[in-house]
Amino acid sequence: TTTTAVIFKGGVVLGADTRATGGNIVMNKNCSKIHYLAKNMYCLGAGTAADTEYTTRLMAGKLELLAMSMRRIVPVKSAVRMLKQMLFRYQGHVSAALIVGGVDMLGPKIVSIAPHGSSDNAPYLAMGSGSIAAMSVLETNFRPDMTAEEAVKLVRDAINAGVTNDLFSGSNIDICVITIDGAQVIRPYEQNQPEVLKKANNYTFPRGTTTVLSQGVRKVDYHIVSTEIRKT
Ligand SMILES: C#CCCCC(=O)N[C@@H](Cc1ccccc1)C(=O)N[C@@H](CC(C)C)B(O)O
Repeated sequence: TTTTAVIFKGGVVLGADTRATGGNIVMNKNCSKIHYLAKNMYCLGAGTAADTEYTTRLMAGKLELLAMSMRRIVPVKSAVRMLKQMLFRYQGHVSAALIVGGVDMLGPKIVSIAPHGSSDNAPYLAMGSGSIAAMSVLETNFRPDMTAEEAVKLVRDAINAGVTNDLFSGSNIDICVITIDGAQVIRPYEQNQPEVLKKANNYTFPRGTTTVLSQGVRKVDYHIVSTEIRKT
């Protein structure tokens, strides 16, 4: 996996490839590694697919309850603290390497969280097996206060470096742009993997293809046991 995130003038841009592997086999050519956490917050996941999916979905539920009880937009740092404390508790056995990105009352923010629970704040981040290739692009080309377009191009180039050089990264590039006005997930942003045809052939057969030997209506009587509403 190659995942990257950058901060730009008005928000954050997240990016990921779409390859899932099992050994040397591509298990999924178009999986989604950008997970919803809240309206203002998304999370990139690398590592074990089951762990990143479960962890982010669990966190999204907790954040929704927190937002309701606080009647506030949940700050990115709250989600980061909850995630890292859970991962630390599991001592790295939950193999989720995450980058949380979003915009809150304190401004745009991206934080990487390693499976053991350590976290890093920075204006640009990369995680996953392709992160070395991606980071080479970020280190070379990152500038503070980029426009959204420039940030998207930089993230795209960084993910493309992983797709090109890391065999555990590949297929499409998905992008997510988050500003104070909201979040936009672009999937795919760049397609290297054609869509899988949903139905290769047409399986609707004309009426009469199968001979009808007999037909009838079977009467079933349901006994009404009790109509009283049980007092609990
Ligand atoms: C579909 C399917 C099965 C996915 C298996 C599965 O988690 N693959 C992992 C690699 C791995 C990890 C631990 C044990 C074995 C295989 C994988 O592809 N991780 C990518 C990210 C996830 C979210 C897709 B990336 O980090 O390379």
